Amino acid sequence: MDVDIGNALASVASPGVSRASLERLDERVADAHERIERGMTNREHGYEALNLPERTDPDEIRAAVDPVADAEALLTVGIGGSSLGAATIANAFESDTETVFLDNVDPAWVSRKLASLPLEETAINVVSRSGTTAETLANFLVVRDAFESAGVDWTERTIVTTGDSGPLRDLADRHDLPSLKVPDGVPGRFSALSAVGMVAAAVCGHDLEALLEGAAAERETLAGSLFECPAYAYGATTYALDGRGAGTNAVMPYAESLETFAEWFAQLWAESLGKDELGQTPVRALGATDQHSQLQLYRAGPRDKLVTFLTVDGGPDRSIPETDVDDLAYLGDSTLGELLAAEFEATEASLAAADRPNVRVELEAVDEYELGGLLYGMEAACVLAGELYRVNTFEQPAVEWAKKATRGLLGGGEFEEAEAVAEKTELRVER
Ligand SMILES: O=P(O)(O)OC[C@H]1O[C@](O)(CO)[C@@H](O)[C@@H]1O
Repeated sequence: MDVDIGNALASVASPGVSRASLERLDERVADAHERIERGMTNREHGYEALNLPERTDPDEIRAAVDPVADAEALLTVGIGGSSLGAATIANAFESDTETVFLDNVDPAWVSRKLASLPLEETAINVVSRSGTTAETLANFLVVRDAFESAGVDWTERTIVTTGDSGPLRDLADRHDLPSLKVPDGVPGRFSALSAVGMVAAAVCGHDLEALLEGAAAERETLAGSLFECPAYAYGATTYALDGRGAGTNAVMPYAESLETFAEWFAQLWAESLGKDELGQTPVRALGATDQHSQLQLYRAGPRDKLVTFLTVDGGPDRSIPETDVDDLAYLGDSTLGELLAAEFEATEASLAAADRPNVRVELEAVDEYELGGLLYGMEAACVLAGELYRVNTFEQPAVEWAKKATRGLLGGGEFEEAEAVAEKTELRVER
């Protein structure tokens, strides 16, 4: 990925960061890079994620999915990093295989999704590092029951991706299911470039080697200066802007195929950096759609946000037919791709004209190589930002309270968190 931070400079944006400030910050980036390199060398928890281009084995993934390689559909049962990476990759590319990501427990939605699938031609990939995540286990039990009710042997169509131990590992062992291991030292939100994120790509026939080659190439750009490394330029700039008031980061890809990437980025950024009352709030946006939804706020609302544009240079195009409607005749001379590109440039310029900070992340195309580089680059940017914030980038203790409360509410044990639920302060206004 290439990054252009020009529209975030203090000379054109408020809040903005001056070139001199970036040069001072670059001294901390150099120290952070040394820490990151050391963490990678020693395969430390979290930093190990940045070794995945060399650690992930595409042949192992393809071997595990071989029994269901001809599936018409793949149902991935997981949540958070155990679903979003795989969904980002699968949703970026066309495939003859239908992919469904069951990452919520909304009963109407789950039932609708299951009813839409040809279960006898559907493979299941149940994914959970811990093997104990309530949503994933509940959905798997529902899916398994649906297969059994349809007379389909789920054990012939299920791949398990999990840790070394836990209920899912036991299930795989008990039924001799093909299984893949969630790599040690890699938090879920950093696992897209491992078996966690690549089973769906393998079943869909996407180029796993190209994903990893793009990631490996991005790995080679990591350097001791933000002015030499796109990932660090992005991580340092977002950190500096947050410190100057841009507490929100709206990620706005100008490509429908990267809409899920914005969801993946949201977990990566929020769960890694949202600690010790620090962190920047990610907002999912989409170009050109959100020009007609959120742009008003970005351009004329509080000076509390950065917009991260993602642009794609190449790709298929489609002509806009001629029209005799005078006001629209200009459209008939162009293509949808030209319109999308013009809308991006116009929106980027409209924010700059209102001195609102924005950054451009550029991809040459939406292909496996470029997406691998983007995923790796944003992971590295996040790790750098975590070093600059001085937070524990790779843990997420704040999510445990609600898990305990949920378990207590369902009779899964005695948890004081569940008791707190009953103590809610109410001020009801009823229809
Ligand atoms: O892979 P698991 O253990 O099911 O966890 C799923 C997700 O839940 C979290 O642990 C947060 O609860 C995320 O960090 C993770 O990606």
